[in-house]
Amino acid sequence: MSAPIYDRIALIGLGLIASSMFWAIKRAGLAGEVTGYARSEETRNTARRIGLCDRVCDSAVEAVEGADLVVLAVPVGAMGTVAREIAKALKPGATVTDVGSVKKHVIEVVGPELPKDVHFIPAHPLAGTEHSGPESGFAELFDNRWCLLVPVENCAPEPLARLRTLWERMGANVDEMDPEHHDLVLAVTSHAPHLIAYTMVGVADDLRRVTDSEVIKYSAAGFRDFTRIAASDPTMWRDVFLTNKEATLEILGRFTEELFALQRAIRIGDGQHLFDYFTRTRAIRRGIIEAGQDTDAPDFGRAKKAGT
Ligand SMILES: NC(=O)C1=CN([C@@H]2O[C@H](COP(=O)(O)OP(=O)(O)OC[C@H]3O[C@@H](n4cnc5c(N)ncnc54)[C@H](O)[C@@H]3O)[C@@H](O)[C@H]2O)C=CC1
Ligand SMILES: O=C(O)C(=O)Cc1ccc(O)cc1
Repeated sequence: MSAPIYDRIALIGLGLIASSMFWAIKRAGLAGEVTGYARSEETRNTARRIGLCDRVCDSAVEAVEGADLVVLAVPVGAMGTVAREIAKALKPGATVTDVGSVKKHVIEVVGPELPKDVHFIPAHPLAGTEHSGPESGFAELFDNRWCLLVPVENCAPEPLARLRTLWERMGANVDEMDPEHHDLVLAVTSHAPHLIAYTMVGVADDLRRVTDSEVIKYSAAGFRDFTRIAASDPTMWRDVFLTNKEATLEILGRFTEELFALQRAIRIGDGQHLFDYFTRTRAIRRGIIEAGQDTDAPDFGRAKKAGT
């Protein structure tokens, strides 16, 4: 147990990320009290039943009153509305952060809603699962994962350092990034891959009507990974694509060009093109493992111990 970092933390939206934050905060004793609010009464009742939050409130305003840190953990498309709802109840000097998967849009819609005497520090934990809701969280979600802090202009150093410490004590490695770069990097590493998985599973579903249950029965590992990703929350991902439009379209444009080139190589029998392409991509995977960046890989421990 370490000393609390904030006296009171308010979690707005009680889904996968907020519930994981709550359990991680409790694991390390990082707050005096954690209050919580979710829009749906059913979610609030579930939270009360499972002991998620020290106090579950029936309004966002009640949850944020007296809070030193307010975490917006709702779908990206709801961030602006929630910020407007809580703005007048925020304690002067409090920090407001979010965990949204897109940063430029959140900064544009949340920033203007907040009073000048609170510190707004956007953040994004690069950790999640395909599950959602108050019962899906667990304390270890952020262990050894990255959390990106995206400080806005003139961000005060003390609140920034305090938020960094919170994420570190919840188990994450912390880095800072500017919003534009964040949205492009995430379009490559997360948003476009999710769209591709959604598409692939959709294609297989169309095919299933022809081949009956063979697609499910003979699913190999690659396709199973796609189905896991494509089971992610529809509201959350709809909002990600609508709010990170520019970067996602840029990456999908490049993806389509490369896909066409590979399609052509297959049609004309250009094995060299395919072989060279797959050799290049294999090297990228090996680079990730050697850098000790893939905590899920079976050889992750080995790569870390070797200090590579
Ligand atoms: N699921 C994931 O793997 C990751 C999600 N994120 C981001 O974290 C945020 C939360 O995502 P999850 O926890 O996965 O979502 P979730 O779907 O598990 O939970 C969202 C919660 O927000 C509540 N909510 C929705 N609209 C609301 C409103 N207007 N006012 C109050 N509460 C409202 C819902 O009732 C629900 O309790 C999103 O912005 C998402 O982009 C970030 C990293 C990973
Ligand atoms: O479950 C997965 O594979 C993920 O990619 C989790 C994830 C989803 C959204 C984010 O903004 C960050 C991480």
